[in-house]
Parts: sequence; structure tokens; C-alpha cells
Amino acid sequence: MKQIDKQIAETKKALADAHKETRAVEKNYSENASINRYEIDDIAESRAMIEQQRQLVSRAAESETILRRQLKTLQNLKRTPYFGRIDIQDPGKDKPETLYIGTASLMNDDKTAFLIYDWRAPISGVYYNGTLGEVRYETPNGIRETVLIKKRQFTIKDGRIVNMFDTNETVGDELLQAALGEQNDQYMHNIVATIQQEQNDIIRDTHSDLLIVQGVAGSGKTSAVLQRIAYLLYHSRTALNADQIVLFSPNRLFSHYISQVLPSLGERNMRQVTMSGFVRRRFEGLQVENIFERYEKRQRASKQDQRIADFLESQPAMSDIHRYVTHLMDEQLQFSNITFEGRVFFTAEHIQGLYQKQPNAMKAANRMVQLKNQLIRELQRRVKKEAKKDWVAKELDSLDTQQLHNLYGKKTVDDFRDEDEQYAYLAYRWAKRRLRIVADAIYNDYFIDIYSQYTNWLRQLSLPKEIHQNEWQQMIANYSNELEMHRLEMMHAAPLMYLRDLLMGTGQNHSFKYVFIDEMQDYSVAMMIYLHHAFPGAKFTVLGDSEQALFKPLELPEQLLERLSKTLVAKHPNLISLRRSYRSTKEITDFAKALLPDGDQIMSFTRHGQRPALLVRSSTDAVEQALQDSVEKYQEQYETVAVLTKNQEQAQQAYRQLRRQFSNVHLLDMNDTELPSGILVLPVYLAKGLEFDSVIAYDVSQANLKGTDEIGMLYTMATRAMHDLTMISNGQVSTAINEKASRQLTIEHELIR
Ligand SMILES: Nc1ncnc2c1ncn2[C@@H]1O[C@H](COP(=O)(O)OP(=O)(O)OP(=O)(O)O)[C@@H](O)[C@H]1O
Repeated sequence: MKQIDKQIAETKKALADAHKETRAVEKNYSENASINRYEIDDIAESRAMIEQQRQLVSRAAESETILRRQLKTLQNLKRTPYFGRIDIQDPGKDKPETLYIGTASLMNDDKTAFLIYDWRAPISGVYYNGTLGEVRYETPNGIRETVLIKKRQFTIKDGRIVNMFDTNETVGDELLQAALGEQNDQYMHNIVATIQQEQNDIIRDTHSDLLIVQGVAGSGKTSAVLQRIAYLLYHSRTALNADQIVLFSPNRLFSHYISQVLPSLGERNMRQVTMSGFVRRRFEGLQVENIFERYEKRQRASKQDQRIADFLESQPAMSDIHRYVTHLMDEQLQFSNITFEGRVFFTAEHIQGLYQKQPNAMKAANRMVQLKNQLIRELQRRVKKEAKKDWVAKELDSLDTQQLHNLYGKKTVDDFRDEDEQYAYLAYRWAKRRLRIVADAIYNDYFIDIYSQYTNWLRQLSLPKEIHQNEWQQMIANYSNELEMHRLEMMHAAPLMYLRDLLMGTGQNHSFKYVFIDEMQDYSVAMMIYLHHAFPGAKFTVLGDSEQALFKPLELPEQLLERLSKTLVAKHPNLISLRRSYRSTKEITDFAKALLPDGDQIMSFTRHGQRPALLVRSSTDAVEQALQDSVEKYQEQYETVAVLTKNQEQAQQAYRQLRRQFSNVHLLDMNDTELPSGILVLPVYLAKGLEFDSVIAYDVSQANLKGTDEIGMLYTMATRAMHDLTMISNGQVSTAINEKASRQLTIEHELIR
């Protein structure tokens, strides 16, 4: 503790100095860097100077950030310096060695010895993997052997040891039980003190290029993956940074919920994106259907329409796009005019002519690059011509002094021989500035009408037998109509993005080294293929629980491994299954597993609580009363009470009822990014990946959850609860709650009440 205090004091001082330094260079930079980025001439003149200044600023800011992180780490260590101790006897040494393991390393004053070892250090592997006796662990120089003599676990709070015991297990259940019983808050916690062996395998896997984690609800998939990110960052400190890692998360609430795990381990957060966010950014100006809207629509769709959607999102359809682009004929290309202020600036025919002049043997994407260069050169020539036109003169006349001053750039009035020269200079600069929009259109490939190109692809596709021409043509017509209204159905997103990327040679991001996909069961094959294409340099870790598939039928883990390995062309695929569920009490897990046909393989963790309750009511009033009573009861005991519904509409309904009675009720929707505490009302698909102290499942009646199709939904609802679960049924109970599951419940009928 003394050493930590000392280092905290030193780091604080260094941080204050660094802060001063950053302010000084920043000030200098902002005084020198006020140039217009778009003026190519100016950039050339001052680029070197600005670049030098920019580097100074970023270096200063970086050292400040590093110190700030160091301070945070030390402050964390002060609260809990370590959680484990191992005594090992290395071969050839006469005395055993005692090592302490914590969330970060701590060295002594003269940096000659470790007082605490980071949980990710090679030797720490022994703590998570080994039982007493001879053990092996991996180091950068190969496998090492040692003898583990003692393993001791600690709970330390605010610098005081509150619990400790020796164990021979991987990580003793006692400690885990204590960790799991704690009250939840709005954020997920790190689990480094209690990582389980199979979770450790996920965390420390550095070999696989495709790691599939198939785990039951609450088994720690998300936890394992976040500690895995921390582990990877530690192990490739120089080659990997947090910006090269992206996590596809199920919703924005989830992003918020997990946002503290990496910082609590002294690491920066990776990038996070939801599928909808990712797609939306690639279709600016269009409203792309989200996964839930799609699900609702699918429920209503005819068998034929479902087949069409399945085909569009399949491997054969994506392969066909590849084939189509490779064999594309020039006349098939859908060129489009480039306009400026409502008039055509480059005609589609002209652009097509330029394209056709590029060597035929080249790939379409390469010809497109050549075409773009050519268009830019033409634009530059056109700028000179446009500068002499009336519209420029008119616009120049109407500029105010400030705008004019800006237009001069580095020059002043004295730099010109006469007014003509001065005018020509200003007119050229103005025309160039205004035509920037045309340059942008060229850079952004607006000269190809990608949406018509897609129609062209759809029309030439040879359809599988089970899809009928009529419906297919109808789908194409719908697609066009939707587009007119700036809307796009989700099923078109992956094929469209793939087509655009392959044709234009854009869209790939080589800088990402790791891609993590949570809730993979909600992603189509086409989307996985697209992501693999979009991140060509990345290793993939995908997590899922097919039982929680809100949108799809079940698939066996082995089938999944085979399918994904093929889809993602994996050389070293690996599948790890997690069967033990940690989140919920034994009573809740036992109920949830009984819902599933193959639920027996789920192991519950022995932490006891109340049996889940099922309240059966026969009138809307009685349902409302039951909801209120349950919320009231849970609110007294817990910080968060979540009312989970089937969809947004029902969430609104429950919210309206509760608002009359309670003041701290929050209705959450797709756009929410933060999880407040109190009473939360949300549809189950927004609760994916989250957990709450207590959960009330709102309306589990047969009328609302029609039988076996809804098992996944009910299972997801139930497994969001950590300590307590109540389900309310308006009328006859859904058959999804089968007999076996019913036996795990305390059932209360209205009449008995
Ligand atoms: N080894 C562990 N030590 C302590 N807590 C753990 C451990 N593993 C999991 N947990 C806890 O169990 C809960 C569930 O974990 P997590 O959310 O990672 O599971 P999941 O498999 O992603 O769940 P789901 O698929 O249901 O969303 C979390 O509260 C997590 O902190």
C-alpha cells in the first residue's frame, strides 16, 4: 500500500506537468493551423509545418493520456491490490516463490521486481488453469513447467482483506458465489478475480482466426470476450491498439452497459457499433429497416416471401454477386449524371465513354479508379473554365468582407499586379471551392447508380426452384418503390453493400485486426460474408446462443462451426461451448432450462433465491393490478426492476399503466443509449445481453406468445433476471411454459387469491 501511495503521488505530479505542456503546444498549434483544408494550394505550402505541430500536440496529449491511465490503474490497485496468490517451486530453485496477482502489474521502486503480477502475465495462467502439483504455462519463449504449491484467493475491499482462503480448485465456488450475489448496478464488472477455466480458454486463445463461442444465457460469453480484448491488448501492446478492434453489439444500451469493463482493467474501450448503425452509415439518406422491424414483418410474410428473403441472404446469392461483377459487360453498367446546382455537369454517356476507354482486361474496380482519376482531371480543367462564367462573378460580388478575406488565403491585395490578376485569382479559388461538391460526388462514386445496378443483378439471377418468377418480380418492384420513399429492407443490405464494394473497389477496411460479433444468431449468412469481406485483415470472434434466437430456428453448435468456417474461409477455426450459467439464481435457471427441448445440458450455478412466480389473471384490470403489485414488491428490494415485453407497443402500454403509480419509470426504445436505475420498461430485443436484479415478464399468455415459436423469447426474458423473476399472464398461459417448466414455478391464479 505504501508503494502504491508513493507512485500515485509521483504520477499526479507528472500528470500536472504533462497537462501544462499539452496546453502550451495546443495553443501554439491553433494559432498556426487556421487554414482552409480544402484549398489544395495552401495545404501544399503549409502542410509540413502543420504536420510537425500536429505531431507535437498528439505526442503531448498522448503522454498525458498515458499518465492519466496510469493514475487510474494505481487508484484501482489501491482499492484492490490483488485477488490471488500462488506459491510456485521452479525446477532447480531451492526456495519456493510467492507471487501476487491483480488487475495490473506493480513494480518496486527500483523496478527490479514485481510486487504484483498482471492477471494477463504468462505466469498468471497458472492461477486460472492449474490445480496444485506440476503445472505448465505458456510464455513467449515456449511452454514452462513449475510446481504449484499453494493457491490462495482474496477478497479485498478499499484496501482491506475481507475474505481469504486456500483452494485447490481453478477458482473456488465460494468466491464466485460472493461475486455473483452482489447487487447489480448500471454497468457490467470485470471478472478477472473469478475467471473460470473454460472462460480462460476463450480469453487466452491467440491462435484461432475464427473463434466461435457458443454459450447458454448468462454463461459469461460477453464477459469472456471483454477480458479477451484486454488480454489481446496486453499481449500485443506494440502491434495492436483498441482502435483496431471492433465489437458488433446487439443494441446501444448494451454498449453503455459494458463500457466500464475495459477501463476498469486499465485499457481503452474498443470501437463499438450495432448492426443497424453500421448499415445506416453505409446507406446515408436511406432509412434501413432494423432487425426487429424485419422480424415483425417476417412473422406476417408469406412462405414465398420468406424464401425470397432467405435466398437473398444466403451464400449462393453472395457468390453470384462475385460472379456477376467479374463478368459484367460494359453495357450493363448503370452510369448516372453528375449534377451541380441542378444542371448536369458530367453526363452519364460521357462518363460511360471514359470508362469504356479503360483497358477491358482490367478488373471493374481498377477501371473505376482510373475513371475517377480522369474525371478529377477533367474537373480541374473545368474549374478554370467555370471561373470565367457569370455565376462566379455574381457570387463573388455578393461576398462579405470576411468571406472575401478567407478567399485570399495566404495572399493579400498587395500580391497582385493589377485588378484583373486579382479577380482571376479570386474567381478561380471561388469556382474551385464551389465545385468541391462535384469532386465529392466523384470520390463517393455517385456516377454509378448502385441501386439500379442492384436491380440489374436481381433481374439476371437464376433462381432456385422453390422461388417463383412472379413473386420475385414483385419483390423487385417493391424494392424500387421503397427506394423512392428512401427506405431499404434489411434483406437487401448485405448484397447491396457487397455489390458496391466489389464493383467500385471500396468499402474494405484493412486496419482492423479483430472483429467481435455478439449475438451472432441474429446475423444472416450474407451479413457474415459481407463483414468478412469488409474487414479482410481481421480475426473473428463470434458469440452466440442459438436458444436465444429471437429471429431464427435452432442450429447445432457443430453445424454452426462447419457453416461459419466455410463462410469465413477460416484456416484455424475453434469452437468453445459454455454450459454453466452464472447470472441467475438456481431457481430461475432451472425454470429457464426446462423451457428448452435440450435444456438438460445447461448447468445452473448454486446460488439460491425465490422460485420464479407466475401470476395468472383473467381481466385487464387484474393484470394491471398484478403488474403494479409486483413492481412495488421488487422496488423495495432492488435497484433495478425491468418489465420486459414482446414488442415496443406493449412496452408503451405497460409504461402508461406504471407511470400513474410510480415516479421513477423509464420507457426505453431503440434510440436510448443509457440505462437508468429504477423501473425500466423495454421490449425484450433491447434487453439482449443485459441483466437486471429483478424481471417482470409482461404477458406470457397464449394469446401473446403463441406456443413453441416464442420459446426463445421467453427464455431470453427469464434469463435476464439475476435474483427474482415474475411472469404475468393475461388469460390462458402460453404453451411455451410446458409442464416441466411449470413445476419450477410458484403459480398463483386469480381465483385462489
Ligand atoms: N467467472 C465469472 N465470475 C464472476 N461473474 C461472472 C463470471 N462469468 C460470468 N459472470 C457474470 O454472469 C453474468 C452473465 O455474464 P455475461 O453477460 O457475460 O453472459 P452472456 O453469456 O453474455 O449472457 P447472455 O447471452 O445471456 O446475454 C454477468 O453478471 C457476469 O458478470
